[in-house]
Formats: sequence, structure tokens, C-alpha cells
Amino acid sequence: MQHRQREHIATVIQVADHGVATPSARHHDEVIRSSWLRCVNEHRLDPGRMQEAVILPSERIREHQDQMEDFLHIARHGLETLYQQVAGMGYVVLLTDARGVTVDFLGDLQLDQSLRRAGLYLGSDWSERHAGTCGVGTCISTGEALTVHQGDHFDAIHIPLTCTSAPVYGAHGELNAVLDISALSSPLPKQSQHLALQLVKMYAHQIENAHFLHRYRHEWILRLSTAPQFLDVNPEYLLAVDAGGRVIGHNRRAELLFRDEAAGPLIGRMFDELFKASLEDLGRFVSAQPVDQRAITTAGNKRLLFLLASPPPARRMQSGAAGIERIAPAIPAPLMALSGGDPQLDRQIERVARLINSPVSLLITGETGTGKEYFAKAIHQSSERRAGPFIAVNCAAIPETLIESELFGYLPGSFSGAATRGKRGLIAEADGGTLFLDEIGDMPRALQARLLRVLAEKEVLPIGAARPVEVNIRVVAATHCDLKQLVREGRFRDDLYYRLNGAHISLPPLRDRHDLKHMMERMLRQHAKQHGQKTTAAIAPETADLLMRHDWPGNLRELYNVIQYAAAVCSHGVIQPDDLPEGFLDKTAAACPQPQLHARGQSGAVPNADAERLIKTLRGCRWNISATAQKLGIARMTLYRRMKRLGIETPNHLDDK
Ligand SMILES: Nc1ncnc2c1ncn2[C@@H]1O[C@H](COP(=O)(O)OP(=O)(O)OP(=O)(O)O)[C@@H](O)[C@H]1O
Repeated sequence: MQHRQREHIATVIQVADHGVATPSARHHDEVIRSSWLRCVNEHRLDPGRMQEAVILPSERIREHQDQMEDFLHIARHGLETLYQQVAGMGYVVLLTDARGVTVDFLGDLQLDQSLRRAGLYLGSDWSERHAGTCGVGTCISTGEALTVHQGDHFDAIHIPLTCTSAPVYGAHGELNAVLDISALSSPLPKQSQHLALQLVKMYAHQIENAHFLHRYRHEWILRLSTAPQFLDVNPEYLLAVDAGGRVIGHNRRAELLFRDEAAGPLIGRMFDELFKASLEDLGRFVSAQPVDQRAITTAGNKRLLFLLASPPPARRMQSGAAGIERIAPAIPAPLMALSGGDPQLDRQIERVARLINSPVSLLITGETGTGKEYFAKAIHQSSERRAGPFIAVNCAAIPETLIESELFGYLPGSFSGAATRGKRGLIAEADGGTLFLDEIGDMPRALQARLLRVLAEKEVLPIGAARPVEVNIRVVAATHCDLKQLVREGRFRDDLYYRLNGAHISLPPLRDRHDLKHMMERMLRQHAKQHGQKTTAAIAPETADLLMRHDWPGNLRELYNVIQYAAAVCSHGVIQPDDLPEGFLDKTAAACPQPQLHARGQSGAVPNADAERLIKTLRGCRWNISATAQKLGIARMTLYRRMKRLGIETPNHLDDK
């Protein structure tokens, strides 16, 4: 151990024993001294230790990377440009996840060994809990950008390093990542890192904004700045709002700006609550106006800002009309209301919007409770048929012996037990409107041919009738099972399958949706409205955390029930963990650990039909994760999560390297 390291350890011990006011610690900023205390008192780290940085094995690094695949892809450009600026001065660039694990890294290959030893490397764990006071770890703990310079580090092994880190926040105010530049050696004064700090903050801001703009590319984006000159190229504040003018995302600076204006979260607030302008005015902020005429003031502190509003690509203004609803004629409001910005769902909604009045039949698939019937109703309400009936038939709920008479109807006295006045039948009831056939996979095979005739000929033949009756219906069918598989097994007619499947809409399970928070807030507002309450219940952060971690096997139906229950029993308008239904917490806890059951990829028992189906697809793609994810239309990360949930491992850890 060197003399400098011995001195350093003595200083840290003094602070630990006598507090932050110790004279020998006066050269260190308050934030550093507080971190030292945290390391000793909370993380139980020994100031005398000399522990090299922990580098995770490659499969663990991969797990961390997979959690943020989209983000990494976007951040890469920022890392490369930043590296070009600083490489000549001996810095490396690191990007860590919110837990402090380095998930991307750029450094000088010639210094590979030394960088690895110092922990300036892919896979290094810089959380404060493991590494002590350091750029990344202390940035995560404080949520602020900072430089941890040489002797600021807790562990004496790190004192040659200088590390400057800035947080990158997500669109709901959560910490997404930390951007860091570090060097193995540097001048002694900490001020030498001043420009480094500004540079890292600037790039962190740009990565945050780039990710935000990508995530909300299908929504209204409001760019705001205090001066008009840089508004187009480098806005300070970003907000994403839905078609009703409600905030669904924001960057960090916008959160801080509006935190000063009013208490409470920014998500869910209305445009006209935040600004002295109404939603109808928004049209005049869409790029047609010269930038310096786009001034707007905030509602609270009357702060002057400049605003540039960009509508979603598919919904661009057609004739200069103002107001969001009128600007966005392509997506009808009932469909728009189904999503709070989930990209997968938005894609389905945009596709369906194009088919809204077309005669093609639609097939909606999705796990139970994903809102298939809700979606079908929204299609009906968005279409020209909205004045006609919406008839929903659950093929699984009607006894097989009654399906025929219920659906097709019958003439008086056509069979024993028939009502004397006959029955019109649900297909005929839907005339002029939409017939929703839920659980179509349960339609008895014998009736499938008759249904096909209804679809092909647009006529229905009631039992006992000699002549068919014409019907004008739009058919939307839904199933949670794999209809193609039923066709292969001979349990479902292929001609009916193709007729029903004019277009296929696949609804994502709730656990894969990015708008869970939005759906919770929407359901809370629904609850308040239904009960004539003026204020909407709020969700305490601990409760939100539990809800976000839950696996939601019952999807939106389960969420709806949980929210209804919690909103009804909570006190003072805030939902605490105790307000969640009994057993919910146990289920959440049980959902978190690794699955015990491991379905073997190539052979062996499979736990359930979902796993079996997924294994089939994986096998079909030779266990290539990217190809399988592409085939299923989901992100690789989602596929990994689904495999994990179902206990599927790739055989011999084969992977798509
Ligand atoms: N977009 C939505 N907004 C609010 N609540 C919703 C939404 N979609 C579904 N729900 C809630 O979830 C419940 C179940 O929805 P729905 O019946 O449409 O699902 P499903 O996929 O057809 O279910 P199943 O497969 O079991 O028939 C609804 O009764 C409603 O409470």
C-alpha cells in the first residue's frame, strides 16, 4: 500500500468516526463526505479495504443489456460522439444501467489491461454498495451529475481515477442509466474536470431526449425552451401528450420545471393546467408559425417559454385546423383511448384505423383479459356502423346444444322445446352493426360451415327456414388460443380461419406494455367518475412499485379489479400497499423469483401450452433469439423475459451470437 493510500484511508476513517465536519475532510465536497458516511453506515463498507472493481461474467452482462436493448441502441451514437471528443485526453466512456453495471463502454484498446484492472470496463459494477463512493454509484444515490476526483473515492484502490457522471432519466422520471467519462490519471485540482462535467451533462441530456423522441414518436411532442433560437435543434424541455391533451411522458428538465410550478406528478396533468392556453390553441404552435411568435406562459409561475408542437406522423393536420382531436382525424377517439403510448399496441391501432370501415373480418388474439372485447367495441364505435347494434357472443359460454339456435335463430315450432314465437338469432340481431364472436376456437365444428356461409354469402338460414335472410354485419372474432394449431389438428376449418382472419390484431399482455402507469391512472379516473368523486385517488410510490412488478396474468381485467378495489378501500385518497386486495402481495412476491420449473428446449416436460407454443417457435427459428423475436413481433428483451417466466432455457445455452 502506498503512502497516499494510507493517508486516504485515515481521512475516511476520521470522517466515519467524527462526522463530516472533520478538518481533514474539508477538501472534499459535502456530497462526497455524505457518501463516505453512507458507505460506512448503510453499505457497511470497510474504509481500510482495497477491493478491485467487480467485473460481471459475460452472460450476466448480457442480462443487464437485454433489459435496455432499445435504449442502448439509441445511446450508442451519443457514446461514440462523446468518445471522439474526449479520447485524446485519456478518457474512456461508460454507460451503466440504473444499478451501476456498465452495459456499454468505449476505451483505448492499448490500455486494455490497465483499464480492466481499474474497473473502467464493460461489465464493471460501480454501484455505491459495491464500489463505495465513485462517479457512477454516487450519481445513482444522489440523482445528480458530479465528479468524483481522485481522493474523493471511498476505496483507496480507486484514488488514481477521476470519474465524471451524469444521470439519464426516463420519460416518467425514473433513472434509466448513467453516462460517465473516467481517466486513469488526471491533474491534481478537481477544477480540471469542470468542462468534463459540462460535457457529460450535455450528452446525457441529448441521449435522454433522443430516447424520449423515439419512444413517443407516435404521440404529440411538445418541445419547449426559454429562448426561441435553439428550440428546433436543442429543446430544453420535452413533453409527450395524448390526444386528449394529457401528459404521458416528460424529460427530466420538464419535471424539474413543473415541480416548481405545482405539487404532484407531471404525468396525467392536462395541457391547459400547465399553460395559459387551451388545447384548441395547440394548432398555432405547429411549425407553421415563425419561432419567435410561439411564445407561451406557464400557468403557475407565468414563466415565458417558446413551444414547438409536433403531431404524430399518421395524424398530421390536414387543413390547418386547431385542436388536437380535430388535428388527428386518422385515429378515431375510441381507438386512441385504448393506448397510453405502448408502441406495440399503437401499431395495431394504426393498422385497424385504416380498416375501420372496410368489410374485411378481423381476428383479435391475446391472452385472457387483454381487452379483446373492449377493442372490438372501440372498432364498432369508431366505424360508420356505430349507430347499429354491437352483439357480443361468447362461443365458449353457450352450451354446444344451444349455439345453433342462439346464433342462427329458428322459426316457430321448428324443434321440440323451441319458443312458440320463434327466435331471431344473434346473427340477425347484429344486422346493420358488428357481431363479435369471442372464443371462436370453441365454435363446434359442425356449425363452422354454417358460419362460413354467413360470412361468404351475407345471409343466415334460421333453423326450420326454407329461405335464408340477408344480413349486413361486420364480424370481429377473438380467441386466446392458437387457431392455426386448431386448423392443423383438424378442429377448426381452414376456410373459416382464412375468412375470419382478414386482418389479424394481436394485443400485447399487460406485463409487456409500456403504458401500465397510464392505464392505472385512466382506471382511477374512471372509478372517480363512476362514483361521482371530484378527485381521483393517487397511488403511493411503494404501491406503484408493487403494481409495476406484478406479472398481471389476468391482464387488464385483473388490473381493473385491483384498481376498483384499492380505490374503494383506500383512505385520504392515496392507495397504500395495504389497500391492495388480499393475496395480491403474495402473488407479486411469488412472481418475482426465478421460475423453478425448467422446460428443456429439445425434450422433456413442458410446463404449459404457452411454453409449448413458444418452444415450437424457438425450435422453428433454430433457437435464434433475434429471429424468434422478429417472428413474434416482440423485442428480444420481451422474448427473454417471456422465456424466463415460462422457465425455458436455450439448449446447451445456445444463443444467437
Ligand atoms: N382499454 C381498457 N380500458 C379500461 N379497462 C379495460 C380496457 N380493456 C379491458 N379493460 C377491462 O378488462 C376487462 C376485460 O376486458 P375484455 O373482456 O375486453 O378482455 P378479453 O381479452 O376479451 O377477455 P377474455 O379473453 O377473457 O374474454 C374489461 O371488463 C374491463 O374491465
